[in-house]
Amino acid sequence: MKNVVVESDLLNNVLSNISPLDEEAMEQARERQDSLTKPRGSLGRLEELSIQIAGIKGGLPSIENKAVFTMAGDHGVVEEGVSAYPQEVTGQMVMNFLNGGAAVNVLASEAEARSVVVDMGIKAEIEHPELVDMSLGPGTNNMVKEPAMSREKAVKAVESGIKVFQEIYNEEKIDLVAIGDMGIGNTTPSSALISCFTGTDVEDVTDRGTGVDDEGYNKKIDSIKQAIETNNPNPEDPFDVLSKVGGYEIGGMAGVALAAASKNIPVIVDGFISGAAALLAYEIEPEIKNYLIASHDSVESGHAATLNHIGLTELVDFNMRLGEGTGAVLVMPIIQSACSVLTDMMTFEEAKVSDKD
Ligand SMILES: O=C(O)c1ccc[n+]([C@@H]2O[C@H](COP(=O)([O-])O)[C@@H](O)[C@H]2O)c1
Ligand SMILES: Cc1cc2nc[nH]c2cc1C
Repeated sequence: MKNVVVESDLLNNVLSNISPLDEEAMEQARERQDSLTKPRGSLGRLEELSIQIAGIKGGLPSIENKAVFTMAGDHGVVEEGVSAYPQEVTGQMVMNFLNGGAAVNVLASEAEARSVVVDMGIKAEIEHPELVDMSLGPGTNNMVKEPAMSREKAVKAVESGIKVFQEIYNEEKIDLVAIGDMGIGNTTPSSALISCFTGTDVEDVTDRGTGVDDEGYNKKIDSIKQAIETNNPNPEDPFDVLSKVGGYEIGGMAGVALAAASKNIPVIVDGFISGAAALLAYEIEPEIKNYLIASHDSVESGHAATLNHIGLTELVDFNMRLGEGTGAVLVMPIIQSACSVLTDMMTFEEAKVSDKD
């Protein structure tokens, strides 16, 4: 762990349970892959994934229950004109998730994954029996003028993600987790976080989000630079960065990821915003890297800085930039296939196929 002072027993307990991968299980999986009826290495990334997941789970992996956690929050910085869409879309899309009408619902249904929708701090008040209410307030503060949230709330955001995960996990064991986001304006704090943690110039990690025009794009760059200058986040202190230039749903997703890793569950990262959350989790506890699977290469150009910094390579590049967890649930069947190949294929000996000398 880095030199992070964490003011939370819940979080410290989770962090202490994120262990290195099981090397013996990985070696067994590697040996088994090499004994299966195919030229060695011919299933490429599928083989690597199966070995990683064997290491996470400590044995031959089987994946049955899957869940996508879509964490939503609003952002004070939208008043600077940094998004192409109005703020009320956050709450409206959350209702859409709850009513089953959004892209993430359709893709989660294809993947047979449970969809968990969490209010981490939406501006609108939403009532729905399926909505998990972890609201930390009606959106963050405008980070251009003041810290996005207090340090206390930053810790609470991550704790809330942990609590949501643990509650769902206690209801029904989960084998594979995806993190996704919803929040108009949230590419702005994501770029700020990524710039701080990776040391990359703001321009190089800032793109068009939902599709801002040139004027909005320039405002976005200025706002991020100003927010970093005004608040002076300390990159060595992940909670300082989250509190000054982050978002509630970003902290929440980091909490889900850390809690899942502590239960030996692989975590699929979606796009740019969930990437920023994965980066935050990595800054809190670098060991989480081995539990992460990058689903796709978001169109948002700064995503590459996140993946490079953590050391992840995406599985697919589908020109997507939606969020919600869509890219992550899309690759669930690929991950499941990787595990099935390892467990269900026959060996050369069993199938009576001649191996090379
Ligand atoms: O996941 C991505 O790569 C991604 C890239 C661009 C935009 N989004 C989604 O669009 C919203 C944020 O965009 P913006 O322009 O309002 O900052 C938010 O709801 C995200 O889920 C998502
Ligand atoms: C309609 C819409 C749906 C979204 N899903 C995730 N971010 C989004 C942003 C908008 C604008």
